[in-house]
Formats: sequence, C-alpha cells, structure tokens
Amino acid sequence: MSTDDGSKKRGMFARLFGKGGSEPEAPPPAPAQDAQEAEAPQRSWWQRLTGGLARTSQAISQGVADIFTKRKLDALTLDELEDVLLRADLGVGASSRITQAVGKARYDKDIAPEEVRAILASEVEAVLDPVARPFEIDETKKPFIILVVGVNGSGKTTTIAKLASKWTGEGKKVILAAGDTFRAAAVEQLKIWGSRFDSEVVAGKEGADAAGLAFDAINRARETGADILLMDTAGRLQNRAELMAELEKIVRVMKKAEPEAPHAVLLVLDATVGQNALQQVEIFGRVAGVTGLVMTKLDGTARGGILVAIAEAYGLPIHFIGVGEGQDDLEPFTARDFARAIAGLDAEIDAPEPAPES
Ligand SMILES: Nc1nc2c(ncn2[C@@H]2O[C@H](COP(=O)(O)OP(=O)(O)OP(=O)(O)O)[C@@H](O)[C@H]2O)c(=O)[nH]1
Repeated sequence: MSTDDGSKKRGMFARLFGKGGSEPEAPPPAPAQDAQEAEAPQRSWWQRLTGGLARTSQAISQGVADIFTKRKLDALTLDELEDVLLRADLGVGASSRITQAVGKARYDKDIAPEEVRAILASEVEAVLDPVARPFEIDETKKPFIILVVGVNGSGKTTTIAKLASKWTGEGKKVILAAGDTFRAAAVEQLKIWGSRFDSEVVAGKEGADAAGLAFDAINRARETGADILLMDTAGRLQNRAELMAELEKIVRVMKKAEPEAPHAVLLVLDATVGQNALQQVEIFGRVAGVTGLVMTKLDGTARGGILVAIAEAYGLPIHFIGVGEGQDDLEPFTARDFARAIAGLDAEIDAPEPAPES
C-alpha cells in the first residue's frame, strides 16, 4: 500500500470514529457506540440523504427549471429533459420513460417545473421499488457468512466497519476476516475496528492465500458461536482476469468449509465511477454470484441516477447506500426517499395524477 493510501485510510478511520489523527496502532480508548453517540449528528437521515444527494438533485432541478420555466411542453422541451436525465446517468430506458410520462401528462400545455419533478420522482420510485430490499440475516444460518467484494477504493472496508458496528450494537456476535491480505495496513485497521466492536478478526500473514483465510475464518466463526462472519477482500479491477480468478477461488474454498457459503455476497459500488459501475455489476455478478449491492459515495457525484440505471439493467437488490464518510452515513435503501431526494422534493409532496388522455 502506498503512503498516500495509508493516510487516506487513516483519515477515513479518524472521521468514522472521531479519533482525529489516530494511527491505526493507537489503542482503542472508547467503544464505537460511545464515540458515535458523542459525535451524534444533529441531522436526520432525510437531511443527510438530501444533503448527500444534493449535487444530483441540484443538477436535475436546475436542468428542469431551465427547460420548463415559461415554456410549453413540446417535443423540443421533452428532448431537453431527456438530456438532463441522461446526464444524471439515469440510463436510456428510465430517461425515455420519464420523458414520455411527463409528455403524456401535459402535452402542448404549460407545466410547472415542480410537476415535472414530481412525475420524475414517481417514475424513479417505480423502477427502484422492486430492488429496494432490506438486508436480511437468516438466523438459522449460524454463522451467516457475508463476502464483501468490489474494486479498489469502492468503500468495502468502510462498509464492513459500519455494518459490524450496527450489528454488534444490536447484540450480534460478529467476526471479521481480513481477506485483503495484500495490504498489511488494511489488516491492522480491521483489527482495531474489531477491538472496538469486540469482534474477533481472523487474519493471515501478509500475502497469505485469501481463500485459505476464508476457510479458516468460517471454522473459527463456527467454533466461537459467531452470528455473522464478514469477509473483506482485496480490491480488484473487474477486467483483471487473474484477480477475478482468485475471487472465484475464494468462493470455491468457502464452500468446502460450508457448502451454502457465502450466504450473501455484497458488491460495494462507488457511485462516482458512473457507467463503469454497470460493468462491475455484470462481471462481479458472474464471478462471485453477487446477491446484493451497496452503493457508496453518492455524495460525491451529480450523477447519482446511476443507481436507477443499475436497478433497471440488473434488478439486483440494493441494500444500503452511503452518502458520506461518517458512521451514520450508510443506511438501508428505500426507493421513495431516494426518488424524492434526487427529484429535489421534500418528503410529503405527492406526484400529481397524470392528466387523462385526450
Ligand atoms: N464521500 C464518501 N466517501 C466514502 C463513502 N464510503 C467510503 N468512503 C471513502 O472512500 C475511501 C475508500 O474507502 P475504503 O473503505 O477504504 O475502500 P476499500 O474498497 O476497502 O478500498 P481497498 O481496500 O483499496 O480496495 C475512504 O476514504 C472512505 O472514507 C461515502 O459514502 N461517501
């Protein structure tokens, strides 16, 4: 790992747990829950969500306002609307459907930008609703084994820390497996998190075989009666065949320890990579049998519509979204909130009934 990566990770660690400037080696002084409470943000989830999605919603709202203020709804304005939606990465299918729905509502008449945004929200919600699935842990499977995969820097380790913190807070016994065996610092970091959540961390030597580690971690989780095993993996580019073959091997070897393992495979996607995320879903899905998605860094992009394009293309469950680096910035995904947030609506306004066809 480069020094830059190291300081970036330490920065993330400090922000997550309020330990400004702490090195990974520092002894953990306070339980994560206390640190979290001490730092408890005053903002509600809705405020964090709308704040995180502000770049996307501003781009859409501004685009819609520029098109529809004092102009009639016609073929030209509809084309312009479709462009705004495509630029926000909503994808061809959703953008054209939304545009058609808006056209149907008021063709050749004036339409207020707010009405356009309300129609947009209801169309986006319809696409997302079938994929917005809470992440379920099957308690009959003990340990419940979760493999976390994704490209470098997508937010896997952060997501693991946030999930482990949440589940240990709910009284579950969680074991972490430091499958990023290439980076000593990643292993160190998981160990520190583990001590904060009172979770054992199974780690091998630097450069150890990640598949062997997965096998050991499953057995260790069994021996200790853990409820959940969260397995980190090294970041890998989806177009690097040898790294993807290694991931395949991890899954294969896991099945030797537990035929049904992994019970869940979470693909962590960085929203800022745009359309490349679609290819990641395709390839990780094929190699690792992804069961659900976590989309991070929606706060870092004006193209948060990518989530809609992914939902439409793959129909995979979306379990969590990340809208910031803080511990509270990862939340279960809900279609309605997301749709309203990117359309720049507040939570209460409902979409107008479409006008009857003439
Ligand atoms: N703004 C923002 N940053 C995030 C979010 N989630 C993660 N990050 C940051 O993204 C960076 C990379 O996150 P990691 O968790 O280290 O990513 P990783 O996938 O484990 O990376 P590798 O181990 O290199 O593969 C860190 O600086 C995190 O703080 C998010 O939702 N929003």
